[in-house]
Amino acid sequence: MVTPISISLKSLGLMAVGDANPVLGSMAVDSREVRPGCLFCAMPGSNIHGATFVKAALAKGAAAILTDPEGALIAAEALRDGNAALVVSETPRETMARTAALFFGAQPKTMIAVTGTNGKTSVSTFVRQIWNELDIEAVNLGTTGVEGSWAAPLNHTTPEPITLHRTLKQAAFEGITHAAMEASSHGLDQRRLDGVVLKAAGFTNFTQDHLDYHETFGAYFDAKAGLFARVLPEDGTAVINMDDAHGVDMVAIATVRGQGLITVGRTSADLQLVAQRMDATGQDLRFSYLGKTYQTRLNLLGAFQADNVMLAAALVIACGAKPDHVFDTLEHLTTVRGRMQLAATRANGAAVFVDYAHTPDAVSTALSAMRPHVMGRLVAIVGAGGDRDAGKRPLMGRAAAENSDVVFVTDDNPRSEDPALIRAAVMEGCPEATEVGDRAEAILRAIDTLGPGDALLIAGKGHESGQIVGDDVLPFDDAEQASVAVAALEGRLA
Ligand SMILES: CC(=O)N[C@H]1[C@@H](OP(=O)(O)OP(=O)(O)OC[C@H]2O[C@@H](n3ccc(=O)[nH]c3=O)[C@H](O)[C@@H]2O)O[C@H](CO)[C@@H](O)[C@@H]1O[C@H](C)C(=O)N[C@@H](C)C(=O)N[C@H](CCC(=O)O)C(=O)O
Ligand SMILES: Nc1ncnc2c1ncn2[C@@H]1O[C@H](COP(=O)(O)OP(=O)(O)OP(=O)(O)O)[C@@H](O)[C@H]1O
Ligand SMILES: N[C@H](CCC[C@H](N)C(=O)O)C(=O)O
Repeated sequence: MVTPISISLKSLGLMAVGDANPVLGSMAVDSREVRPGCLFCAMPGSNIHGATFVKAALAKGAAAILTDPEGALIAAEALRDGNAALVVSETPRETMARTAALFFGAQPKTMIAVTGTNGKTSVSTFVRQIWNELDIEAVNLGTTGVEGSWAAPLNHTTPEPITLHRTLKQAAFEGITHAAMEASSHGLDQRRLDGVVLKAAGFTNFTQDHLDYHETFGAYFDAKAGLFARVLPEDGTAVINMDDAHGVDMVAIATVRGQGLITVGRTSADLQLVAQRMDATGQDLRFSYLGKTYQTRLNLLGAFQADNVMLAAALVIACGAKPDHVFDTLEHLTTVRGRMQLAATRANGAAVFVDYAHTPDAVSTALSAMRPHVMGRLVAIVGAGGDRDAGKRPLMGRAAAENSDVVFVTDDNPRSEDPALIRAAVMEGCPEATEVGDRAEAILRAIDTLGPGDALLIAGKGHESGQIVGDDVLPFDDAEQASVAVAALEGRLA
């Protein structure tokens, strides 16, 4: 077991009002998790200020409060009555992140992070798989939890700093020397990564998502750019996909910061994908690295996965591995759970794929990756999440209509919203689609339409194991539902 922590406020570089210096044994950003001797981080929130909960935190034995000037005012009365230390920071989330890094005090010694609208999970998983192939104890951390040489669940793509550094410390304790993490735009905006020490950082692409949170494309881009502008140190290496129009902007930031740089892309890049030949079970690639040409076979479906693999290979090289050794591992990479995953096949040969496409660009990318392999009709199931960027809904419907022959619109995590209204917004982009609210029924009906040579893409939920309706998470797994539907239709179920 990791040894319990006991550290004074001043040893963490924090100065309290009145010079108090309590000894701390834990940190929490949620008052409900406070224990005696805890540093409660009372952060400004999108719904309410965390300082509202200082009284509750003190009742549970918080020894110190970290907040911003507004929080100090909100908590003034509660603090007057207690004897906890108060630390006030103008940049409370950054201070919390740096404090969490010092408090937990250990991370795998080699770490990379990946940002971009689509491909973060895929790239970080491939980085981890390459490291594992090189006999390195490694994990990837993100939307699918902690995976690899050690496993643990996570609730966020980029966890808040206390959970993040507790996890990194535990990983280091488990003997993990290398970690590849996802840097979500929320995570970057909320400074969740600010205490992490990175050797390299990667950029995949930039398209529409999360405008509910960031409001403008400019703010969304600035959040992502923060990985290079702020988190990656000067002696780190930026690994940039130049096929995306925003690649040049990331290169400009890396250049100003004096970071190392590896460019990746299909035209004129350090690591360049020169040729790609797809078939039913994978793809053959020819690529060059600094003038030398290589060839490999990927047992992965989806043309876009080659771009993700190139970025992953460059990230591993940026961390010091020999390029030839890295390229030798690529033929062993395996499908990332829920990303272009073959979930079921009908007796007539029609294939059913599950994919985590939940942005307009990802829906187009995933469907167009399938198109060359489909002799018959390409069928798509699409839906959009509730409490998420409403502007992307009709665009996702349109992307499905433009890149497939038949579209079913269904529910995907309605959360607090009315599912019928979400479906109506998606239908605006694909008015010819068939609307089936119940996702299991949509899957069954779509699979029922598949003839020989047809294929179905079930987009949106990928690896997810639940459908979020209101505050409930109902068990739901697209791949499992696809198998059940095929079995039912083929008469294999009673
Ligand atoms: C929109 C968003 O990112 N919100 C995050 C933010 O919470 P918030 O500002 O909304 O919090 P709030 O509800 O206003 O409460 C204010 C503060 O009071 C605290 N509190 C609240 C209640 C209580 O009883 N006691 C208490 O102390 C809360 O912990 C919070 O710190 O700060 C919290 C603590 O750090 C996060 O848990 C929370 O993530 C929420 C749960 C969330 O769903 N975030 C999603 C959108 C997210 O981050 N997604 C990205 C992935 C995106 C992608 O690429 O697809 C991710 O990295 O996972
Ligand atoms: N390089 C890429 N370019 C375009 N689309 C991609 C790319 N890589 C993956 N996608 C699409 O995006 C979907 C999600 O992929 P992945 O989970 O790797 O991205 P992500 O950025 O981690 O997403 P999130 O953080 O929201 O979980 C895939 O299922 C696929 O449809
Ligand atoms: N990390 C993404 C995942 C979305 C997946 C999709 N199934 C949805 O619920 O919209 C988000 O929270 O926006």
